[in-house]
Amino acid sequence: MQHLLTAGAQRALKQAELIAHTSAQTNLDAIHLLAALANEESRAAEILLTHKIEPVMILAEFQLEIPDESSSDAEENQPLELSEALRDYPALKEILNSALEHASQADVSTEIGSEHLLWGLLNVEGKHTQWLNTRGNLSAQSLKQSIHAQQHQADPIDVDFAFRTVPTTINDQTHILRTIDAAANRLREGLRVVEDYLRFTLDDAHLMGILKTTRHQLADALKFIGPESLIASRDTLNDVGTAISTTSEFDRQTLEHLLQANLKRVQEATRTLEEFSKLISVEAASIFKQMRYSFYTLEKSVLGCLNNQQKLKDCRLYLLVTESLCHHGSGPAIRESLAAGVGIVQIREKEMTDRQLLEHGKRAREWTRETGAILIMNDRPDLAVAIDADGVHVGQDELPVREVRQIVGPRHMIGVSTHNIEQARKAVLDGADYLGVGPTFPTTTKLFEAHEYAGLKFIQQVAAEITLPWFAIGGINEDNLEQTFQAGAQRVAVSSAICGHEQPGQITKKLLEQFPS
Ligand SMILES: Cc1ncc(COP(=O)(O)OP(=O)(O)O)c(N)n1
Ligand SMILES: Cc1nc(C(=O)O)sc1CCOP(=O)(O)O
Ligand SMILES: [Mg+2]
Repeated sequence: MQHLLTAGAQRALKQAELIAHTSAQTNLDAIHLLAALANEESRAAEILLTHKIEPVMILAEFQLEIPDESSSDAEENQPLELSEALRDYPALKEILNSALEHASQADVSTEIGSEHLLWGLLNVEGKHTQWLNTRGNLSAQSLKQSIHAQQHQADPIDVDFAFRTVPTTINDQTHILRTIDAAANRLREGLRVVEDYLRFTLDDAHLMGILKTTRHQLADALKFIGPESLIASRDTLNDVGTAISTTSEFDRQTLEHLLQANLKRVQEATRTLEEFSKLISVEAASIFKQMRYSFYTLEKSVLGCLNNQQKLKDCRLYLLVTESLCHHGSGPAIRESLAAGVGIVQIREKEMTDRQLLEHGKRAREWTRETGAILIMNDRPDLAVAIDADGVHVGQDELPVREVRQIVGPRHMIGVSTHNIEQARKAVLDGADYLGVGPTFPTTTKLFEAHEYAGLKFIQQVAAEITLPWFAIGGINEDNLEQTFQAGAQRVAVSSAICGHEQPGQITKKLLEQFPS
């Protein structure tokens, strides 16, 4: 019996190969296929989106790049048989066989589609399975339910194996293409403004990279529509819209206002593209939908950078306080360092009972209020709320930002510890308000294996691409502070350097004097 792959599934396989190649990862494997499915395909991508997994997250997590050339030129109408796919992509054999198994279980005989490939991916153990599970709560079982739910929905965007042909008239086609052409131009223009802002004002290489990915997506989506027919249907002279300009179009009071207006513009343009493309190409519509989600994430990340830069503008020295490390108890350490100019304090207690933490936290809250400093509770979102702290700090093994946000609400800050550049990029997209970046130097405050020291190299990497406020941490003291600044840090977090000092106020002053003005 013949088992054919849908056009969408074929494109994903080709795209996976290109991604592996572009990312300089010679061996094709499951993560490349996952990135391709998220980036290219309608059905699998739709499912991933319902689990809040966007292509940019996969690229950031697994350090992948989307190739400039697209696989969408693949001979779309040439059916590909499973045996040929197994021959062409031997590294994905297990996934393909598992995909077949799932496709064969359908009520009616069906081709192997992108959603079956996703099922195959989830059935083959690897770092992607664990990531999909923790990041999107997506497992083989939950996918089975999603596919089942989709098969019983009428929304045509979810169908990638039956290309939808809508009987529009030639006239309708022209109107649709004109609209798409105009929206694509609006999108490009808006993107350019946002890109220039990210480049010249925010100077954020990471977020610029995400914008670049959306440019590739736009090019890919338009290939499904046909760039020549778009140009052919353009009629600028008779476009009434070109003569209309609203006063709000010229009303830009600040750079941030300008940025927000253009972020909105790209979101609106993508929505138009998504809606009108549904009448022509489900693939294009699906890519536009993914782009729209990426713009929401980007907007949130850019605005998060700006807001938090503002909130933390006077917080360059961060003190982590642990009672057992303090010479004269944590009270004097907190009060003296606050008086000497510390702008942000973290309660980091591992031994206290909840009751003790609550009392201790409330006292620290009063002291920090007196000097206008920020108070953060380590590890415990619930106690952060209970003591009315300004935020909570979580590590890589603790609750993810999304879950913490559900507990603390929108007004509390969430700090995230990061130990490599992928974690830092991800934390930015997840919506962290600031990052801890380390460990930089050997420390006895927390146990790390030798290989876990990220060192000054990590500081340099973060300095080169991340503008969300971040604090270098780990073994920083008056002797190596200068080196830390040289590597690009602007903010620093310390514990033993202040807590373990006989005169916490004096050492705080000494450290602050070393900060570049
Ligand atoms: C500012 C800052 N950065 C990093 C950490 C470390 O957090 P985590 O990895 O969760 O370790 P613990 O501090 O909980 O032992 C931090 N607390 N603060
Ligand atoms: C708690 C902690 N987290 C780190 C990280 O890299 O995530 S380093 C660290 C210890 C910070 O204390 P000190 O200034 O005494 O070295
Ligand atoms: Mg922690």
